Amino acid sequence: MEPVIKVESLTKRFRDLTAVDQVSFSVPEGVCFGLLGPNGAGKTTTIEILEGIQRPTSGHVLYFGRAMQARELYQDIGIQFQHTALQDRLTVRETLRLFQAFYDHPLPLEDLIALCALEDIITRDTRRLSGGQRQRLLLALALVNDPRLVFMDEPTTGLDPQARRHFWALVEAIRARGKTILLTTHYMEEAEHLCDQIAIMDRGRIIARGAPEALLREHFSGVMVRMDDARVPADLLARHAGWHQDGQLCFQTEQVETLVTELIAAGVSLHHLQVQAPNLNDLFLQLTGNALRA
Ligand SMILES: Nc1ncnc2c1ncn2[C@@H]1O[C@H](COP(=O)(O)OP(=O)(O)OP(=O)(O)O)[C@@H](O)[C@H]1O
Repeated sequence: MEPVIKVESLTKRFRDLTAVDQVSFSVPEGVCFGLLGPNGAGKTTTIEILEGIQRPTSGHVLYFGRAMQARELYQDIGIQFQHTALQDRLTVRETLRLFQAFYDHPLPLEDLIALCALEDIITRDTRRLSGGQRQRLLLALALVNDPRLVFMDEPTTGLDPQARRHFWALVEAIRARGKTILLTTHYMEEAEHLCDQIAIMDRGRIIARGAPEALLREHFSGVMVRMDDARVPADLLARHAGWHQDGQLCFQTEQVETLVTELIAAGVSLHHLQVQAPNLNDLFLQLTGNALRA
């Protein structure tokens, strides 16, 4: 089956800055695909080229197996922008109705309300929405034309953890309806939670691509052990390849029992010791030497 999006050697230059550098990937139907990376990595520029908002300096994008002009493309896609100016003095219901009027076959209002959990705020003036409520409305606007492909640019940036989790549940429900989703995020938890496949971007380039669990399996064995920075005998540190990072002592090991036994024998305090599975932040750190959130 043709991928929903196929991106080939996409490059975007702004004067002497290469914001997107030879980026290639494809997104199969029904998948939630994430572009993950720190601020300035090139995620927004990439997604805006795919949305037909920016033109690439070079490279190609195929949708459903063919090149498409913006007008034709907009029948099949929905976009949740990072920032959207809403018409003043309209309620949530009036705003949905306004957007419905742009399409020949919009989704029924009741479906949009149920899909995006808008029941409680349907009569509210859009200027009075909280951050999470506003994002739910923007998601509903992206779904008005019942698109096959939905773009979301950093949809949960600035939301509190509860609103973020609520939004994740809506995204999962939309994917369960067979939609293909392409989102950008700089939250590794979001990518791990929502995305079937990810491309990790840094400085305009894709530095890793695949299913989050598969990528982690490929790059790590064992677990991460972190503890308060402490004086550890040099031979123990070397034997277990430990390193100091952000005021902590870290190990990646398949022999956690041996490590802990040796630390205790060396009289090292195990205060705040944590044993965790490696995550995408660890992967980004390993690939670039920088933390994802830096
Ligand atoms: N219109 C523009 N003119 C000049 N430089 C730009 C323009 N748009 C983006 N850039 C630069 O391109 C690089 C990539 O920006 P982009 O917004 O795509 O990154 P991002 O990964 O989406 O970051 P963020 O999470 O902060 O939105 C940055 O260095 C940015 O300053």
